[in-house]
Amino acid sequence: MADFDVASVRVNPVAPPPVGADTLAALARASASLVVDQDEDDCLSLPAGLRPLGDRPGNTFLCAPAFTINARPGDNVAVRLGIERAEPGQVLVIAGKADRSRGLIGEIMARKAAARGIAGFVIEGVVRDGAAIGRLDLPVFCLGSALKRATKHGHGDVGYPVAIGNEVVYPGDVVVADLDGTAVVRSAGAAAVAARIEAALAYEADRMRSADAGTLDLGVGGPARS
Ligand SMILES: O=C([O-])CC(=O)C(=O)O
Ligand SMILES: [Mg+2]
Repeated sequence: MADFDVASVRVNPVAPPPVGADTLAALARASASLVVDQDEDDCLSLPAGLRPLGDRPGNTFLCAPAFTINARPGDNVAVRLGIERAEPGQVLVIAGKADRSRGLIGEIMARKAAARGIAGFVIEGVVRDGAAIGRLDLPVFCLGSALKRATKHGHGDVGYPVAIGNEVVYPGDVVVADLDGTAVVRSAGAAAVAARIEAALAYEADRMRSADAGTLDLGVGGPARS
């Protein structure tokens, strides 16, 4: 790290609010779309286009608390610092202004993160070595791949709220990402959302049994159902 101007990166010394293991386990049973159904204030949807690398089943779903990084677009000094500072089990959520010119992580950085027990990445930007990263045991949701490596000029923020598209992700918010998209649950509302998820899963299972049985119940004259 000595070669990089890490002093140019602002690091938040305050740890994010914790989210209980039971809450995380309940959210991990939901799909991203079921999560955003639950609450408009506490559950948000990140912009479309964040896709998992590779098709290993374990890499196409991610549920973990966010460790946020605001990267200077196309530069990965803040990302490198974030990989060192994040706690095992957190997902690195990187705001990169949707820059697609340079990969913010590559296979080596991804391997370092996996070795540290990082749960995965959500990158509003691109990677390099994307095919190799997709073969690791590490979910990485991003906008695609580029050939050029990131610059190492520095600047950026680690552990502060980040803006991705029109949304803001706070440290400790819970990410639920799958093939449909990336949802984020506010940490303060996560337990209540998790309780609603339990009920929603039971309701959906009932609706699916009914759908599989061919029941025609379009809700005409009754409550709207899907
Ligand atoms: O060096 C970089 O910036 C990214 C890279 O290719 C790697 O981590 O393998
Ligand atoms: Mg590389």
